[in-house]
Amino acid sequence: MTSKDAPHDNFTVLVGVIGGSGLYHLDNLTFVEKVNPETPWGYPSSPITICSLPSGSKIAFLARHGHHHSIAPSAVPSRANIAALKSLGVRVILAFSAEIAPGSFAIPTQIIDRTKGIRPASFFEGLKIVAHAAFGDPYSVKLVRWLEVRVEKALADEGRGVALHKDKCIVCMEGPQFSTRAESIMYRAWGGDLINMSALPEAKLAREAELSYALIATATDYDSWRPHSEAVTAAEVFKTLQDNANTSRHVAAAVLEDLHAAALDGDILTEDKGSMRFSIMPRVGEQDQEDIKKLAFILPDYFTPDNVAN
Ligand SMILES: CSC[C@H]1O[C@H](OP(=O)(O)O)[C@H](O)[C@@H]1O
Ligand SMILES: Nc1ncnc2[nH]cnc12
Repeated sequence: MTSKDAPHDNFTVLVGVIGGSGLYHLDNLTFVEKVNPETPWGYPSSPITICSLPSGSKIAFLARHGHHHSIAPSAVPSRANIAALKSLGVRVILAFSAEIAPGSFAIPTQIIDRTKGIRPASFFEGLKIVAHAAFGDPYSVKLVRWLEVRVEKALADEGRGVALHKDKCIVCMEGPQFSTRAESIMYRAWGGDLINMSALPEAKLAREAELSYALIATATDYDSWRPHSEAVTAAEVFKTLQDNANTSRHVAAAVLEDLHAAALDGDILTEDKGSMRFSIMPRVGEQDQEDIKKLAFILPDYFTPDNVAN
């Protein structure tokens, strides 16, 4: 089934969750089945778990680094991940990622790209069809605002005292090594509040696929900008990873039911749906059939093999 013909009812998988470091499953939800859709960009990081919410609505869960964390940030098959979720009918993605200021959660609104150009970052790469997606607001603003209120409530209800930070800027670095102290200080001077290795290209690809996408960053460390503290190590990150993952599962369970209903209603989707219509450069009749076939997988409204919609 393509995303175009997916029926939009309670049984459609409208919401996808991408789990980052430490969050490899949502076993507080009911397991339904595992699926592993092949996309024109290959297979996703791991088979996707379909889970059922108490109402019976379904969501899709994908472990970004694989179920056993065998995929480094630079090697995550982000195009296959986003395309696979879209092919299941997903319209909204809630992503989780591990970051700075241990134990607290943040929903960023901005990104600074410090990846090195080695990750395929566009569905249009290598094709003869050029597109320039708008990315000034890299996360879906409506979805971010919708989430802020609910995540804050879920954290308060959990009672562990986890704070939620809003309107933060996340730096996405290439890795796999952590930053030097000089880089860490520079990122702070640039306005970076959080740092990870996975925010991109996921957010860019979600935008190209017209998916509403927001990130819940779960802080693990202070990186390396504090002059009298140790620079970050993986051991320090692992200390908070388990607690953060438990809180992430609690937050996911608390918001997913309403998120499914909001996606069904469609209001939180309006800024993303249709956003690529005027981003695609060559006009009808000048596009390659093979390219059209590939792009039909993620943008069926604009690309139909042998019959290109305008
Ligand atoms: C395990 S520390 C570095 C690793 O953790 C973060 O992963 P994710 O964002 O997928 O939760 C960070 O981006 C690095 O990939
Ligand atoms: N300090 C850090 N830098 C980059 N990625 C991270 N993931 C978790 N902590 C990180």
